[in-house]
Amino acid sequence: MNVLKDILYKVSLTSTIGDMERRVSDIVFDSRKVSANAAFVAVPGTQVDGHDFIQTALEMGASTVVCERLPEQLKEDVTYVQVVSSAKALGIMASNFYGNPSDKIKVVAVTGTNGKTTTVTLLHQLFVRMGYSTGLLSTVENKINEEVIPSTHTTPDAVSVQALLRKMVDAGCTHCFMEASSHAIVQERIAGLKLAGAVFTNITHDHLDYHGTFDEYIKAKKKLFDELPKDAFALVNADDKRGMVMVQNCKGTYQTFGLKSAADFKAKILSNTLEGLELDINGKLIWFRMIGSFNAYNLLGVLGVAVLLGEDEEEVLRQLSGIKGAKGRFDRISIGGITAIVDYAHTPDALDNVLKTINAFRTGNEQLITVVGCGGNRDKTKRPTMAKIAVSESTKAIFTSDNPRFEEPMEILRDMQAGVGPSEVRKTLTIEDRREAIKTAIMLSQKGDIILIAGKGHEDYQEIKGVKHHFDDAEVATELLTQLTGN
Ligand SMILES: CC(=O)N[C@H]1[C@@H](OP(=O)(O)OP(=O)(O)OC[C@H]2O[C@@H](n3ccc(=O)[nH]c3=O)[C@H](O)[C@@H]2O)O[C@H](CO)[C@@H](O)[C@@H]1O[C@H](C)C(=O)N[C@@H](C)C(=O)N[C@H](CCC(=O)O)C(=O)O
Ligand SMILES: Nc1ncnc2c1ncn2[C@@H]1O[C@H](COP(=O)(O)OP(=O)(O)OP(=O)(O)O)[C@@H](O)[C@H]1O
Ligand SMILES: N[C@H](CCC[C@H](N)C(=O)O)C(=O)O
Ligand SMILES: [Mg+2]
Repeated sequence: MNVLKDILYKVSLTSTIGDMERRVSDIVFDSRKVSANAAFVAVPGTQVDGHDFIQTALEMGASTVVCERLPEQLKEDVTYVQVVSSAKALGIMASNFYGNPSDKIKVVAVTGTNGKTTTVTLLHQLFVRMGYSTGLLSTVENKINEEVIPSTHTTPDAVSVQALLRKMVDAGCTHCFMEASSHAIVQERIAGLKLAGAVFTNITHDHLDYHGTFDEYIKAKKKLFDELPKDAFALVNADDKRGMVMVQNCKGTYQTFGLKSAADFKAKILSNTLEGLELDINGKLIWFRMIGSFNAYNLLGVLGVAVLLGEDEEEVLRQLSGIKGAKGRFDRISIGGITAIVDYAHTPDALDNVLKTINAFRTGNEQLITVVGCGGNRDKTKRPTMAKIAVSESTKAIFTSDNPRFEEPMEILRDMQAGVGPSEVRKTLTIEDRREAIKTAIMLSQKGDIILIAGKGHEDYQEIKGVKHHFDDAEVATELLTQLTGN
């Protein structure tokens, strides 16, 4: 139980009605989850407006309502708190409710279109190896040291962020590495969070369905850096043309990383093979188990964060050298002479990077067959671009379903097909069923060939009309490769 007026510390209030000394049992933004004496925070959403559920929340036992617009009829035994932004209030209230855990742990947030999960996963593994009790909030999983807490979002909702940080502090964690998605930044899921630092990996085409325009998408990411406190650091990719845009209004100090431009953390790629990367960092030659030049950026981001957090550069490089990336990122399965690569590339830039990386390793006439789909109820404009990239960088492309969600799979596939020019259509097949698509890719392959299965990476489900069916690209590829190659 917490006193309401304390929970509202630092929230921008418009007006209050009723008892501010009231004890609050929980902070809830979903009327369906309200329990007795909870504070219900009404947040306007993309589907519905939380203000329409105030009555339901009261019937479920809420004794405090936090909202931007007061209801017409007020109940006597309820406290009403009118705020400027409910979403922002929710984050600040949750932080106060959980005892402001981010004051007691160094939290570093990573944003960017691609590379967030890879960067935070490497950082988490690195800091655990270096002896720190460390937390992780990521697309793949949330973690307190090695304890896994399943993840539902790239960045959890505002209340879960604070509750998870509280658990981390209670478990003795000194650091937490987290992803900050553009959705989360706009929706204020990290309001109330005190950051020790923030990282910008890159920005390319994605999420235009949500942000509307690329400029708005850039603004969403920049907001993370605009709101950094003075004593925090920003670390940005100097080779991305929006890197410096991110820190234009940053109150904290900033540093850069890159392979091409002048940067504080700079590397040169000496070798780039299917076994890993050899980098020259300040004259030191270091080998890493990560594949593809895009991972050199992720490694530099990780190095920069560790050094900015006060770690010794040589020790960091020594430890980092032995670390593997996140699940579902360039996972290789070689059976019967055929190699399948499962990768989470679900944006045009990621797909282009991963295909170019594989192509650079091709030595002879081996085929590269790409199995790829695009998610439903997500940015439609990336579909033809992803299809075009898949076709131009592969011997053959098989278009299939990703997570169709509430869309018709064949309509998504038609959007993809529209990106393929008449001369390249013969290089494509469209097979709606993902398992059949993977099977066909294997049947079309011979020894030495490579199959890229893109888009779902670590996901162990396929979401169709609101139901998540078990589906794991690596599992299916292993099973079918074994069966079809007789190994
Ligand atoms: C588009 C989007 O981001 N939606 C997120 C948002 O929900 P919303 O604004 O649509 O909510 P809504 O359904 O309109 O409801 C508005 C409010 O009314 C409340 N409500 C609703 C119904 C009811 O009966 N009672 C009630 O009180 C809701 O709890 C909510 O507070 O806020 C919710 C709570 O935090 C999120 O769960 C939800 O994520 C949805 C499920 C989602 O799929 N989000 C994806 C796109 C997402 O967030 N992805 C990013 C990663 C993207 C990337 O970088 O690749 C992520 O961070 O995971
Ligand atoms: N620095 C990078 N630049 C470009 N592409 C990258 C980079 N790092 C990884 N990728 C590609 O993007 C895919 C997704 O990487 P990762 O999961 O690290 O990104 P993310 O930003 O966490 O994605 P999400 O927004 O879905 O959480 C990888 O599977 C790989 O193909
Ligand atoms: N965080 C991303 C994940 C996309 C993964 C891809 N498999 C898809 O379903 O589109 C999103 O929610 O847009
Ligand atoms: Mg991620």
